[in-house]
Amino acid sequence: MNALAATSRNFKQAAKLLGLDSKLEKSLLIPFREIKVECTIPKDDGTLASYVGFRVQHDNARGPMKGGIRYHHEVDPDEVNALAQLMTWKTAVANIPYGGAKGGIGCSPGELSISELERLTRVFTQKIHDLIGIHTDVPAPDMGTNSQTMAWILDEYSKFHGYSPAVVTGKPVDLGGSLGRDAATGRGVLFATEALLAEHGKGIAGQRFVIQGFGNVGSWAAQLISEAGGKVIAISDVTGAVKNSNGLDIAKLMKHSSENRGIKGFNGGDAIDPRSLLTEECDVLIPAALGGILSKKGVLILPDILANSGGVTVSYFEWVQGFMWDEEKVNNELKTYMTRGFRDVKEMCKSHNCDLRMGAFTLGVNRVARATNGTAGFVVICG
Ligand SMILES: NC(=O)C1=CN([C@@H]2O[C@H](COP(=O)(O)OP(=O)(O)OC[C@H]3O[C@@H](n4cnc5c(N)ncnc54)[C@H](O)[C@@H]3O)[C@@H](O)[C@H]2O)C=CC1
Ligand SMILES: O=C(O)CCC(=O)C(=O)O
Repeated sequence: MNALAATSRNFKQAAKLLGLDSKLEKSLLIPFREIKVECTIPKDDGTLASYVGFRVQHDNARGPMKGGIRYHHEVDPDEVNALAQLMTWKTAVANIPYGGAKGGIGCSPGELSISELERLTRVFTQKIHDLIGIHTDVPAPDMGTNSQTMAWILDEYSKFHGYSPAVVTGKPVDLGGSLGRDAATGRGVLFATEALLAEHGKGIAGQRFVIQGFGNVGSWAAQLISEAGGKVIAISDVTGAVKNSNGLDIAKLMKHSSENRGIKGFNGGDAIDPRSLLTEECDVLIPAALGGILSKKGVLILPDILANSGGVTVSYFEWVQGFMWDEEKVNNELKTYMTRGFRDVKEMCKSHNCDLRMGAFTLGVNRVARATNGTAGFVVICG
């Protein structure tokens, strides 16, 4: 089942549990706007290269649409649609006043130079600048993009609309970004996992973790989990996978990975087949690369729209902090939001007699449905 079909199936199941009116259900499923643009840039060698960029704006009943921009060779309209819809439920689960959107460009960022990436990002921004904005749609980093990408979008957007730092989040701190945003998704994963383990009378310390992906989310999660006493026994990235049953030295692995553009060749453990990573015996498996891999029965799943909501939550803090919060305040507030999100999901599980994934979907869908009912007929929110 592709990502959009799987996401829509979860939505429909939640709508059924909530007893949503069928017309409302239909309107919540259909995206607000789908954008597809052609982006042609000169490569460094003077030849032209064309890429396809997408932005799907799913829903704005609870606030401006919000979500990352992904650079990956597998980006396609169905995937971006699914991810945009998930952002709508995710911001509602986190209870921050945003809707949902997602964007992406089908490209291999590792094969482009910095100046090619800059040109591609600027052309993409030129194509979508009149459809995003502080009150409509606020992009952020996702897989294959980072704070530098956001700085280019901000700069390009500002040429058309005047200086607009709030048009993106996940910016460099020097340009008004928030302390702690880089680590926020990984830190949110830690807080959500702590909340789940506490339900079972356990803590992070002593648990065995396996992590797929060692980029922004995976590397921060690994670092924070190992600081909290967890044992990270295996990690993979696009270059390979490594295992050490006594626990990997994450600081050394990070140094190796940044010097070698990947974890391949790390000598602090045994190289294993990346395909076997997902079946390594462990207490907690954290998929921090691509989506759509977990459906096995009998495994307790902390749903992504809760577990990885730390990034967008700190994006919201970035957006609203009038003067810069110190990192401790950011992290403390994040813990409050993540713990509250977990508690709210558990309440939905109890009242609807469902698992955590459906608890998160019913929570998110219910909040968006209430906001939609509250505005329908009175206010038209334009994008
Ligand atoms: N960055 C953020 O704030 C947020 C990210 N996410 C999600 O978390 C996931 C990871 O995002 P980032 O860490 O930001 O991306 P990233 O681009 O920083 O890192 C991605 C990592 O995944 C690895 N990878 C790619 N394909 C792989 C494969 N087939 N097998 C194993 N590893 C593979 C890459 O080598 C890299 O280590 C994505 O699904 C993203 O949508 C979700 C919420 C927020
Ligand atoms: O920080 C944000 O606005 C969104 C991050 C994102 O794309 C996500 O949570 O999946």
